[in-house]
Amino acid sequence: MMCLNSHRHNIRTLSPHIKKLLPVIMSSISLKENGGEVSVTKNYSNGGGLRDLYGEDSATEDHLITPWTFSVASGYSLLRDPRYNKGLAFSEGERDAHYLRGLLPPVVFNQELQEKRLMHNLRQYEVPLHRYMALMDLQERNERLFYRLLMDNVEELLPVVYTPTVGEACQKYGSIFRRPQGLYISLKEKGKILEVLKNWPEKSIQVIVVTDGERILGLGDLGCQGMGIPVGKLSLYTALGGVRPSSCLPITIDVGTNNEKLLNDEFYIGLRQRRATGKEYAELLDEFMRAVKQNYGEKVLIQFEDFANHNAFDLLEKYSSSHLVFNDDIQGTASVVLAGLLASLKLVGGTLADHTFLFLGAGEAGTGIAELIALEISKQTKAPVEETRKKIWLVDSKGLIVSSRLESLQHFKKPWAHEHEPVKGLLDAVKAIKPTVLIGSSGVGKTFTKEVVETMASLNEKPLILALSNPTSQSECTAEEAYTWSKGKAIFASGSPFDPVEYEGKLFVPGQANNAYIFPGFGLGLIISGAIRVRDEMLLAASEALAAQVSEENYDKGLIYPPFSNIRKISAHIAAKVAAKTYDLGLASHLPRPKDLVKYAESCMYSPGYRSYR
Ligand SMILES: NC(=O)C1=CN([C@@H]2O[C@H](COP(=O)(O)OP(=O)(O)OC[C@H]3O[C@@H](n4cnc5c(N)ncnc54)[C@H](OP(=O)(O)O)[C@@H]3O)[C@@H](O)[C@H]2O)C=CC1
Ligand SMILES: CC(=O)C(=O)O
Ligand SMILES: [Mg+2]
Repeated sequence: MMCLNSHRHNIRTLSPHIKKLLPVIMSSISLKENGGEVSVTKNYSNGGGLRDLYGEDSATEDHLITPWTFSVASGYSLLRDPRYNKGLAFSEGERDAHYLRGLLPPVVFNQELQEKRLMHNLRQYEVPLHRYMALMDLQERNERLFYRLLMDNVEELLPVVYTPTVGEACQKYGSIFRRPQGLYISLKEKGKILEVLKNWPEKSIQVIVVTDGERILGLGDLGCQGMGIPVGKLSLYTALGGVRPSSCLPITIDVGTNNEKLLNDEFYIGLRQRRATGKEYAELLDEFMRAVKQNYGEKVLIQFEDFANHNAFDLLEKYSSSHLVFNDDIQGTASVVLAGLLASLKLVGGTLADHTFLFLGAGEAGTGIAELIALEISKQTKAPVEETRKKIWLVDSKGLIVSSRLESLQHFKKPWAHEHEPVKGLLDAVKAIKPTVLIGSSGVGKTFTKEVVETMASLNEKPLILALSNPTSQSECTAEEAYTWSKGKAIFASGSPFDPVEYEGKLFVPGQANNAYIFPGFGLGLIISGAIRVRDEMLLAASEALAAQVSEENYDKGLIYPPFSNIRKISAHIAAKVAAKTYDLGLASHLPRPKDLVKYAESCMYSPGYRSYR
């Protein structure tokens, strides 16, 4: 026996075919397993060269063989493995031990210098989409460096990997597509979804973010190109919530698209057909949900993202008693807005029950938020939720939701059909309802007009105005409009970020009311407690935890959310409160309950510093 070479290979990446062949291969190679990794020593026989182990040489034309390549992870492939690649940061010793000599220029950079260089380069791009593409390339090249950058420069890079730029990226996903970054499950995979899941190289998945691409931000149906959203959300799970990247799985379910522009786009990457609906849709989703549970177990968190509301509410209801599911647009948004409202009481005074709320938009975000506000007021005042809903009003595309419309309303709007005469437009609704809080969740930009904002300011000393719709192009108004039209009276936050505004010599800093504050910490709380189901009480706990993180210094600037620069600490506190509630409700499976949940959450977080390789 002659030992020619010894290399490392990740056993998790071996295809099922090769795993089946392993016993055969084992007769000629020796494998040493170490924490999922396997060292492979290839043994060659004496006398006559390689054996025809797989029958390839002796096979006839009609004899089937498995076409496989045994790619050995040499130094070169280490440089191309984003999880382990460190680029110029490989030490001298590592370059020797891992066959990297000559594959890298002589210099050794540390991660800090690499970060400085990359940030310098990123800032040269004037077009946000080019920054997005550069960051995606980095994620594909050197995962730890990508997360280091995102964590250390979160306020600068969040608008790139997330809203607003991710919206443009999804619109142009077919043109900018380089490497697949998640799993695509289309109607073609019907009956085979479990097999498709097994093709994903990672086995211990803890969070899945899944979309069917039908309501991507406020940009509508982007079909298969919605993949940018699960990819972006999961990168925040890691950067903001500390969930290990290898535990995260982005999925797009492709049932077609009704977007004519995409159907006629030669670069469109999805199925070129109109959306499947009804039984065909329900069956595919059901097969998916079953396969996920079968493959990853009971405790994998499935986050539904950017489904259209005619499916989103039903999916959440259908699977919330059998799976660990969370709808970010309904529940995450509700939790982040409630947190902002709780915090704003310090600035506007009174209790939540003293306020009157008016929404423009009565879909997932609008009715989700409305319900959580009603639940919180009910919790605080002990009044039944049917009563507390009465101070919350919603306007949809047909006008104010009132009892005379009850029959024709979608089921999620019915609880909001209060007694009132019909009102058509938002301005008239503001005049009729006299809200203290105005929330935009319509997905339609420029709908908070000058008259609307002026009326809010004439009715309130400090009107609270939240323009939640994403991306920036769909925002109900800009920060500048909110401050100038209200003559500096408004407390303002928006779904996508706006720069600070100077008005009459004073600097106004707008907050970002985005579910990105909630879902990473919320998900981490579920994971560390081993939660098996999501309950509304956990969302309320997350809201209260986030509101508690707003400091006096933040309030002094008129902010109702803490800055994102502190997000890891904020996420640890949210995770701890969510986990505590999960234990209290008897829904935690991770026992015994850790004593200090904040410390425990922090200790579980992924850190992107490089590891040293032996
Ligand atoms: N900041 C954040 O964290 C989040 C922001 N969002 C944003 O919220 C927006 C809406 O999302 P979502 O609730 O899921 O969407 P939905 O499609 O579920 O709901 C949209 C609602 O807006 C109404 N609407 C549409 N056009 C108008 C109009 N011109 N005037 C009045 N009402 C109108 C619709 O009315 P009808 O029912 O009559 O059609 C519907 O009730 C998106 O832009 C999304 O990006 C969503 C989640 C989180
Ligand atoms: C933020 C978000 O989830 C949305 O706009 O859909
Ligand atoms: Mg969303």
